[in-house]
Amino acid sequence: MSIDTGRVLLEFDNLCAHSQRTINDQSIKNSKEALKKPSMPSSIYQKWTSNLTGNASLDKEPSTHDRTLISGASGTLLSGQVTVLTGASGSGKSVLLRVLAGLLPMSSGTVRLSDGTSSNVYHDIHKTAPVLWRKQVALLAQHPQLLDGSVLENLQMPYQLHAHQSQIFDRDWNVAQLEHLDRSADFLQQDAKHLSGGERQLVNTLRLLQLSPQVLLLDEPTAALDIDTSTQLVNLLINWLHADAQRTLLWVTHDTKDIMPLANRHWYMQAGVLTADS
Ligand SMILES: Nc1ncnc2c1ncn2[C@@H]1O[C@H](COP(=O)(O)OP(=O)(O)OP(=O)(O)O)[C@@H](O)[C@H]1O
Repeated sequence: MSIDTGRVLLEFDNLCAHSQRTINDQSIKNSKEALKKPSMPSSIYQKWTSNLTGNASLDKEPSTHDRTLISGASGTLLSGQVTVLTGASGSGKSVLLRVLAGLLPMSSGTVRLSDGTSSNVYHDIHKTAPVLWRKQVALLAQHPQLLDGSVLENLQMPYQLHAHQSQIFDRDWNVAQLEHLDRSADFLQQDAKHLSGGERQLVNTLRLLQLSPQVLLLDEPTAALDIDTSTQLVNLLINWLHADAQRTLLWVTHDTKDIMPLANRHWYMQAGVLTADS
């Protein structure tokens, strides 16, 4: 791995995330408060109590949080760098990406994003409109959702959103990327609902890359791909990274053989605790 030389594009500190309080937790709490009311007739009180308690103890105050998903994670993502994040299934890798993307609330901690200039101005996730945050911190999800229509229509779709109205769809750029993936321009006319899982992932990837976010969070981007296409996509993503100095990749994967030789840093997640290789 090479030495860190990049600028900090995104930093997070002491970040914690918990599973959300469930309806049952809240209803038990409400019920407990209701049970305190002295006007409750005793027979109804007892019947209601036995129905409510079941396995849940009313003596115990339900916690506002079920379970710790991320515990005190801190890190920085540097320009021009690939940070690979590995860890066992269920250890919290996707949760971390979703919190950084502003798609899942954190229970404490901070996340800050560079304003994209060389000045040291950073925007706090809590003080930034979600649509503006997600424009710069984009998540490539594990299971892409495509719209009905052609590949071309799917690629054009983001430009109809308010956040990207000032950007212009570049068909030639997309055709050039498809060539790197061994696909001709005809691919643009294919019906999205007939695409394979791997092809859906390719379309989803191009749909995000063309919007040029500063921070790209990749959740197992090659999981649905054959070996050759996987290698092509890795190369395409690395070329995209290096095409602009103000970009960084955080790459979650179980299959490290393609990307690890190209990684600048390696993070590891275990039961919600994030550690970094020195
Ligand atoms: N919104 C949520 N609310 C409650 N629990 C959640 C939520 N999202 C994920 N979890 C739980 O958090 C834990 C970590 O999930 P996560 O998807 O981050 O795992 P992962 O490390 O990405 O696993 P994999 O490698 O299998 O994709 C899991 O136990 C999951 O059930």
